[in-house]
Amino acid sequence: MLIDNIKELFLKIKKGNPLVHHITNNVTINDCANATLAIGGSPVMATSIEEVADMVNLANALVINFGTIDDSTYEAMLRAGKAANKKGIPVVFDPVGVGATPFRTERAIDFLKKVDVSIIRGNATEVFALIGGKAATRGVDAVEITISKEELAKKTAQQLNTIAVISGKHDVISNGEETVKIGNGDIWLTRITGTGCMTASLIASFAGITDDLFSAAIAGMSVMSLAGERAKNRLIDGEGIGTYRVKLIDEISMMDSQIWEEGVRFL
Ligand SMILES: Nc1ncnc2c1ncn2[C@@H]1O[C@H](COP(=O)(O)OP(=O)(O)OP(=O)(O)O)[C@@H](O)[C@H]1O
Ligand SMILES: Cc1ncsc1CCO
Ligand SMILES: [Mg+2]
Repeated sequence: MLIDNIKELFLKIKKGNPLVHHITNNVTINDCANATLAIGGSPVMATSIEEVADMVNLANALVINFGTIDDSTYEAMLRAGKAANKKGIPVVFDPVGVGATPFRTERAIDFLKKVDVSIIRGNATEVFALIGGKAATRGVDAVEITISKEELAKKTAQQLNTIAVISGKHDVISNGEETVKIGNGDIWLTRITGTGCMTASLIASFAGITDDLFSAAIAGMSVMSLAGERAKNRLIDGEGIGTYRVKLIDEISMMDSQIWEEGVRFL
């Protein structure tokens, strides 16, 4: 049932061409735009406080990414988030670097109080910090935490009334009742920047064309991990991470229900 629902999303997304508004970081913004296009969505990145609410009114989903947050961007995020809630479109939140500095952690907690977030997508360290955990993070990369990712995903979903997507060696997605684990992926996905950010874009693209947000979260997460594995297999001698980045976008753009069904590994 779940598999059939997700397979349908691949056709629906190409037809629906969801507009995905991003307020995101200035490191991976271009990768996020291309990942959105590759899966069949249309990206738009607008950050001015003056226009974000109007842009949300045109959009099918909103991505909020804390990667290079500052005070003015944060104000824009709050406005956009509230406009999205009012319109009833899904908000996907990527708490990049949360836990590393008090500024990020405080803003993230404030954001979650003021905006209904449909899906949270982060690495385990970031999500752990969101629910009050403490880990010795140095920045945007994941470090060891003290509870399992399955427990963390379920607890986050229940505590924050959301769908939690935690990426890593295995990816875990939970709506608080059901928890799904994905075994795809490749360590090369951590050797280029933005694969987590792009995952949030993929999830939001799927979330923009269905009410079944749990399936959308699983679809977006598994597409990134499977595309990452396939891109790695396509590298030839002498090709490194620059080529890998390009091949990753190729693989996302070629993903369809058949490739996905044959390649996805639920654990
Ligand atoms: N050790 C690993 N082995 C295989 N795949 C991995 C591993 N760690 C992460 N991945 C994959 O990398 C992708 C991005 O997840 P990751 O947890 O690195 O996100 P992130 O830390 O938010 O990344 P970024 O902040 O750079 O955007 C996912 O598809 C995930 O499955
Ligand atoms: C490296 C980096 N720093 C802030 S955002 C970002 C992109 C990946 O999270
Ligand atoms: Mg990240």
